[in-house]
Amino acid sequence: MSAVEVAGLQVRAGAVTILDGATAHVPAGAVTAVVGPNGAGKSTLLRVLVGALPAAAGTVLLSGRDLGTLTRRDRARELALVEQDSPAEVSREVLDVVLLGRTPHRPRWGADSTSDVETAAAALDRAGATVLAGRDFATLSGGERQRVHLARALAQEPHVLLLDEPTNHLDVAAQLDVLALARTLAADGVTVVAALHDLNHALRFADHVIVMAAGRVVATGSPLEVLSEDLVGEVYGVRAHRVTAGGHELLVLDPA
Ligand SMILES: Nc1ncnc2c1ncn2[C@@H]1O[C@H](COP(=O)(O)OP(=O)(O)OP(=O)(O)O)[C@@H](O)[C@H]1O
Repeated sequence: MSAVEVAGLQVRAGAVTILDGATAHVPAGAVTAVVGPNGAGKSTLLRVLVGALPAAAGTVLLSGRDLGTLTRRDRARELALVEQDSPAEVSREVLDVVLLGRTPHRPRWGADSTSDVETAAAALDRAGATVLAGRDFATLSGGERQRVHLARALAQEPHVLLLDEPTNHLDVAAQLDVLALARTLAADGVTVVAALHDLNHALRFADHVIVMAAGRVVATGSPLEVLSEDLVGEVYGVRAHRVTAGGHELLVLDPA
């Protein structure tokens, strides 16, 4: 199981500071929710973790190893990212899109093995997308694409799975499926990190929460402790009320 330690991450784009010394602990084999207002730096943090974006300063340790010292291929065996609104592949069969997840595991110029195809099929099954296997990816709906991208990341068999708004485009039942899958993966030892806008999803499905605002981590801890009325009110500029319904602690929000 792989814990992630993020220390002092700085990301800049020209004169703009996007991450301003973000520091956080991500526990191994658990679901961590990254929450915070639009523009807080959630996606940027996930993109730095996966190596898609360079940091100007700071370190990311994966089970004590500096991620910056890993090759791209080794990093891809460790971490997979499902981006929000990933670009649509040009006309390509869904199974082939999922098989792209096997790239870091096969010889550089090798063809897909039977075991790669089996792993991809199992990933499609876990993502609830088996019926899409033979479809042209370009013809899928937003929610269907989201599931296929999740399947591709699962086929990568990462130790750390990063999900940027994984419930985006999904209907309410499909949202619960994906969040339940995150919990199952964590129970299997995968370290799951999900940027979430729905604080009630974070309350219900996360073991750990990282709250970001203006490029910094402003609070971390268990969802019930961290997502207090005061903190949510302050960070989002809303009036927050914690209530219990259906056996769950929930947040009801009003404009400030
Ligand atoms: N290349 C860039 N140039 C300038 N600003 C950028 C660049 N890339 C990102 N930003 C800014 O950095 C901030 C953080 O962006 P990021 O996408 O990480 O936020 P987020 O918390 O994921 O937001 P959202 O909830 O809206 O998805 C935003 O204000 C964004 O406009």
